Amino acid sequence: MKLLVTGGAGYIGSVVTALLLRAGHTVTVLDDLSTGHRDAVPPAASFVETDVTNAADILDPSYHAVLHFAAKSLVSESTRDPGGYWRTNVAGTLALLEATRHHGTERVVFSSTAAVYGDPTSTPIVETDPPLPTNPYGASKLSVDRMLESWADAYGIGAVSLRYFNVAGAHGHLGERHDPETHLVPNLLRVAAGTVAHARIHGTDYPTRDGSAVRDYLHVVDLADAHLRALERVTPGEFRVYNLGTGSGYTVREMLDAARRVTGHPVPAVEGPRRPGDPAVLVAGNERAQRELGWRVHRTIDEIVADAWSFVQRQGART
Ligand SMILES: NC(=O)c1ccc[n+]([C@@H]2O[C@H](COP(=O)([O-])OP(=O)(O)OC[C@H]3O[C@@H](n4cnc5c(N)ncnc54)[C@H](O)[C@@H]3O)[C@@H](O)[C@H]2O)c1
Ligand SMILES: O=c1ccn([C@@H]2O[C@H](COP(=O)(O)OP(=O)(O)O[C@H]3O[C@H](CO)[C@@H](O)[C@H](O)[C@H]3O)[C@@H](O)[C@H]2O)c(=O)[nH]1
Repeated sequence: MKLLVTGGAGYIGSVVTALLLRAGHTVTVLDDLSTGHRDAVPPAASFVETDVTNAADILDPSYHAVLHFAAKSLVSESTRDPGGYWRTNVAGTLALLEATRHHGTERVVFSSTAAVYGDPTSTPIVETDPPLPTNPYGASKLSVDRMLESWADAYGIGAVSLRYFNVAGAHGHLGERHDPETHLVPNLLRVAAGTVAHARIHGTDYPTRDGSAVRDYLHVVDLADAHLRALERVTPGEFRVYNLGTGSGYTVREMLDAARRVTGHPVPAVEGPRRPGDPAVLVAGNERAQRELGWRVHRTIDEIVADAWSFVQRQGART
């Protein structure tokens, strides 16, 4: 297929682009490089540096599908400065969808998030649970789900919304390079690499087995595989939602142990207060993705941390 990948210079979009190319697809990456990196775009992909609102200038009727990763995605930033979230995530997606309609692109695969569910009332979270986002980031992503549903109903596009839980790990030289970095796994590995003195545990009084928050960590390559499957599954006129997570949760302290085990470094950590807006437990029910996409999780927590660690070491060797 001929594909447009928005946000393909970012962490997840670059890995998916690499796997799409390997599967024989033709890929154009659209990215404004606001948080992405030009050197993360695989050389076999075409690259256009522009804002997602300019997608109509890039798309043409020869494209079969769009994979839409471009977004702002930090929960705490979204509470402090929501404007950019509504602008990029909602107005940007609206412009993209208008471009797909104009050029007759029939298929869209969208990066959604567990943040649409807010504070879950039961665990694991399934797709039929009510989405009640508690921050502008989650609300903006839920708005896009609603937009896609109406586009499928009224204009006949096929759309799949993939609600990712916590994505981590790396694919060779493609990994997380955010600044600032807020995600747990890369922050733990910065300590192991000696860049930062100690890790921080945000909250030790959650109602969990050791008091720290539980998340469902998914290897970025397992996540990418779901995108290739979604691309095959997406059907014009239909909107489908899938949770993407492993179904197992790990506490922050358990992730610290994994980082120590994998790197052999003591990874000292200090305890601090909860990060505002963080739910206690987010774990995915993934049966729908297994059943309808034939998707399976293959990689363990230690493989996630080991691949992220190899990436950090490669980065260190480059500087
Ligand atoms: N990382 C996670 O754990 C996680 C979890 C749930 C959902 N997501 C979603 O997955 C997607 C990718 O996340 P990521 O972690 O790779 O983030 P990222 O910041 O590494 O990638 C986002 C990419 O989009 C580009 N971009 C941002 N605004 C743009 C705009 N206006 N026009 C064009 N390009 C723009 C950035 O330059 C960047 O390359 C996002 O939609 C995010 O909301 C990520
Ligand atoms: O240095 C750190 C960083 C994080 N945490 C904690 O570790 C957990 C995971 O945090 P982080 O890696 O920042 O991910 P989340 O805040 O859970 O958010 C990610 O996962 C969500 C889905 O679960 C997505 O919606 C978001 O886009 C994505 O950033 C949380 O309990 C944090 O409080 C720490 O204790 N110390």
